[in-house]
Amino acid sequence: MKVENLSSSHVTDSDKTSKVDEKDAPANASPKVTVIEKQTQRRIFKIIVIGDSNVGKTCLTYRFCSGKFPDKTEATIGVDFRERTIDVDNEQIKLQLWDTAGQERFRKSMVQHYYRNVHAVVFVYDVTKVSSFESMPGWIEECDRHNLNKEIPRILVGNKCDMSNRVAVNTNMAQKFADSHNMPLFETSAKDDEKANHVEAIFMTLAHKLKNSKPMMSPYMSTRGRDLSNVQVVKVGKTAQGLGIEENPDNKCAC
Ligand SMILES: Nc1nc2c(ncn2[C@@H]2O[C@H](COP(=O)(O)OP(=O)(O)OP(=O)(O)O)[C@@H](O)[C@H]2O)c(=O)[nH]1
Repeated sequence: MKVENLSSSHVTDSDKTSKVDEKDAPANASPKVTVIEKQTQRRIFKIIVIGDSNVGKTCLTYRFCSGKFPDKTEATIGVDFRERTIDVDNEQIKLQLWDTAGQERFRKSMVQHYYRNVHAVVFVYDVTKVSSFESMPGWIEECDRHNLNKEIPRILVGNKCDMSNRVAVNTNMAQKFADSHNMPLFETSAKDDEKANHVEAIFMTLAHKLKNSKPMMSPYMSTRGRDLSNVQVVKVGKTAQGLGIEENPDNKCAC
């Protein structure tokens, strides 16, 4: 397990302030110290990012959490977590992004965990690969099979727009699909530095929706009530070899 520090802060900040009450303190006695402990809690929202393998889920979440395109990615095994604390209308909220494996064989063991206590879903397809768009109904069905609350915010993201000469998924078609499932469509690129603000805006839009929504489960806790306040970024089983799973050379990333 590899731990990366991409997180900007912890969920619970504890500020201790010491105050000396001089009136009560005899001249030769040590001053009486009153400790005022102020606890502030931040809401944590769990967002799962799903879609076929190689559509750019890791790159999108990395772009949002670290502000850049990763130098190198590998197929996700199980799930990767990334977190970022943001300010939404003067409230600090933490978005916990669950970057899930697109490959079926790397999902099996973790799939139950993805769908527990989810606050929002990001569906990702690759605009240059029609099959990844055609898989979208299957991903929505998977959410339904795991009884995901239909009321939680969902967004559809077409990634890799920088490859403009290879776009194969028509925007109108994608928009119709998004409309029919009552979710907004964003077409973007995790890679294009000029689109960095756009990726930012996508997750900020989601954050606003979350802030104003009334989640079914406490956003102060996550996964089975475990307080994840101190979890930073944890990569679970990043390489196939580490898990004793045979790697598929065809699915190795090109970046
Ligand atoms: N041109 C371009 N390539 C991208 C973009 N986003 C990701 N890629 C590339 O697409 C490949 C797959 O990216 P990942 O982010 O690992 O894809 P993934 O969806 O997380 O894949 P799995 O972990 O297998 O589910 C890598 O080679 C990336 O460099 C993008 O916006 N534009």
